[in-house]
Amino acid sequence: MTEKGLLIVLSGPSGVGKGTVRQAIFSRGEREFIYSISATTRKAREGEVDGKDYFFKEREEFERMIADNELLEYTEYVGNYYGTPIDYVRRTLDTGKDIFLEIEVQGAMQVKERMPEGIFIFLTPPDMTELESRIVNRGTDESPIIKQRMEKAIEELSLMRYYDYAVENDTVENAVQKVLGIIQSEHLKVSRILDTICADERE
Ligand SMILES: Nc1nc2c(ncn2[C@@H]2O[C@H](COP(=O)(O)OP(=O)(O)O)[C@@H](O)[C@H]2O)c(=O)[nH]1
Ligand SMILES: Nc1ncnc2c1ncn2[C@@H]1O[C@H](COP(=O)(O)OP(=O)(O)O)[C@@H](O)[C@H]1O
Repeated sequence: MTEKGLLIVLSGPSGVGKGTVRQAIFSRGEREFIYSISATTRKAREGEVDGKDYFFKEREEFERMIADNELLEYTEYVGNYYGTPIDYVRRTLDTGKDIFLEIEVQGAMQVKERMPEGIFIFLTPPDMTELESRIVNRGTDESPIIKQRMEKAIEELSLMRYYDYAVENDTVENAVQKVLGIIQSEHLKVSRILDTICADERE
């Protein structure tokens, strides 16, 4: 029996380091992961590439995708739509590869409803002062947006209990090791279950 890929959801407040940790995991090359590229109506930041970081959409186009059921989940976050194209997720899982979704909590809860077999990981900051300084130092957001993102962070942290795992991003290396450890042990669980099913079928 071929093992289906794992759906891995990584959430956490803006600026906690999701992108940084994910990129470090991908470049480690220990497993092959596929990144689920989201659609968004947010404007591209300097250096972001359409079709690589996000699919950048106008609002009308995004609303058409919602109407046509093209999204596994979507949400409005600080004034913009964000959503996960469903087709790519399904096709990746069918090929046996793991897919990585880096999404906020409301969307993650929708995924949990539809795909409860997913692995839900929440990345936490060491503290709120460190979180704010990471957003400020990143230098991509104006101060009213930073304030909104910090308010949103408090709301998001209160939903952490719905996740399977919480991982502190104190250093990138520690966070990468912990996330890879979780994925490794989830794969072992699936393999053991498949072994039991195969043994039952042989009897
Ligand atoms: N629900 C949902 N959230 C998303 C999606 N793509 C990105 N996000 C989240 O939307 C939030 C804002 O993303 P972004 O504007 O890129 O800011 P950043 O994560 O702070 O760099 C972050 O929490 C992302 O993880 C998606 O497809 N669905
Ligand atoms: N463990 C860490 N220690 C210190 N700075 C970090 C750490 N992880 C990420 N950062 C920095 O914090 C900022 C926000 O990280 P980013 O990956 O963009 O966060 P997110 O994707 O969660 O919004 C970036 O400038 C990044 O270099």
